[in-house]
Amino acid sequence: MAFVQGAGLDVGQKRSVGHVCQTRGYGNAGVNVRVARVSARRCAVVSMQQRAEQDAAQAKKIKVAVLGATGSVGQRFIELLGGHPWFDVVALGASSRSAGKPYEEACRWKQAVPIPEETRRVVVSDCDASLEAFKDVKIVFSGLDNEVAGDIEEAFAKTGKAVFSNAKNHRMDPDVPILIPPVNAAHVEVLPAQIKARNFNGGFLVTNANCSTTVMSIGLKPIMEKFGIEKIHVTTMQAISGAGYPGLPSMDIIDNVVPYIGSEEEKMESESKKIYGTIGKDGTFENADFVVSAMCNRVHVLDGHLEAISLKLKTPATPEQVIEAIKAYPSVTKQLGLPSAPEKDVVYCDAPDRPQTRLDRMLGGGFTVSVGRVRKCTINDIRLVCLGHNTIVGAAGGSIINAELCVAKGLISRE
Ligand SMILES: NC(=O)C1=CN([C@@H]2O[C@H](COP(=O)(O)OP(=O)(O)OC[C@H]3O[C@@H](n4cnc5c(N)ncnc54)[C@H](OP(=O)(O)O)[C@@H]3O)[C@@H](O)[C@H]2O)C=CC1
Ligand SMILES: N[C@@H](CC(=O)OP(=O)(O)O)C(=O)O
Repeated sequence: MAFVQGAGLDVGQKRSVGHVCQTRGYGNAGVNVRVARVSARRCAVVSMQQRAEQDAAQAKKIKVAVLGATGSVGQRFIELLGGHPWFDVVALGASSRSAGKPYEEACRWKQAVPIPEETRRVVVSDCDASLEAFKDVKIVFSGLDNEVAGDIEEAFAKTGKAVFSNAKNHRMDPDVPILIPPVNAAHVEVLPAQIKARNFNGGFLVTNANCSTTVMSIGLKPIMEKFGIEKIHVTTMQAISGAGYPGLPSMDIIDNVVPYIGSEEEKMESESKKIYGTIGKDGTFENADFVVSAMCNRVHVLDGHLEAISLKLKTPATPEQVIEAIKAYPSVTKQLGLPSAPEKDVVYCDAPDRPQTRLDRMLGGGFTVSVGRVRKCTINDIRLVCLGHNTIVGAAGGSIINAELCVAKGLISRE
């Protein structure tokens, strides 16, 4: 795999290597030449050693593939997996329009950082699980269009791969978790039964939630845990990137708000109950008992879903108690030791006009959900605002954290 300059070194190591490699330019010229030669030899030895160590570290990484790699979510996967400490992207899949081309030619890269060097020239394959390109891969991240995701993801799982999907197709399967580690990390426990029942050669399927549902579920978790929730009224203001690339025509979304996103309201209302549900005696999910009413809107921001929420609690609480519960909530992903974990999974913003989409969506690298404006509600008990990044915590980043959890729990071997 590609040699990445400086990778695997801490700051102190980089400094000492720099020091050894320096040729000194002052004083006696002859001495300087000898010092320079000795330094150059030491420098070469050190860099060979480094290179060997880096190659060994790279070889130990788990080989992964990204399907739908050219799309909005797929590009986020490629960005977030660049330099990942556990995972090495070795294969990419997309439609036949992209297959056969090097990644940099196949995709119209829209991220704010360059394509990771090691991925630029990887040739995109068709999403055919039997292809040689996918042979050594243990983990498959899918950002596939839901028109095709269902069958393709299942075909990859059948060849023994751990598949982490962003599509809606398998979310409501009774033995497939909608996994959000800050909310329901225990739901990985259904996987051994799924592996056995589906006879997938050790492979399995894990899904993400719909992105608006993820933001709401993480944002409300501290409140659900402490007081219980009976009713949720949620109104979303969702980013354009949620509709994929190229998304809505500019003439439809500039200077506009579109009060309709197909099936989004239904997904928020059903998926959240499974996410907060429990695993029953038969190993499948039992829904949580609250009700949700969702109203979903597309607004003209690029990334980030903002949600205005009103809640009826099971145990009455003041706004101050709710704020205290959010602030006290631990960072579950950090406690689990997952490499992509942010400092906090959910934070409370004290400023009266926060969170705001443009200012707060990248908190925790896009993995943190922000909550603010907790106050009394005149109809229910409490109202508040939640914000999260739809293609990071709500999609690609969420899948990567899910895969990290499965590795940490021993469901994917590192050998
Ligand atoms: N955007 C978001 O915020 C979120 C999206 N999701 C879900 O994630 C998935 C991806 O969404 P998004 O990235 O926005 O979508 P895009 O439309 O941007 O990307 C779709 C990807 O699927 C590939 N694809 C399309 N048709 C085929 C085919 N017949 N065979 C193989 N590959 C194909 C495309 O490849 P090619 O370029 O070659 O056409 C592209 O890589 C969807 O299921 C979506 O519902 C979930 C949560 C949030
Ligand atoms: N519908 C979401 C993104 C999405 O694709 O959701 P799902 O994966 O549930 O279809 C949005 O527009 O912001």
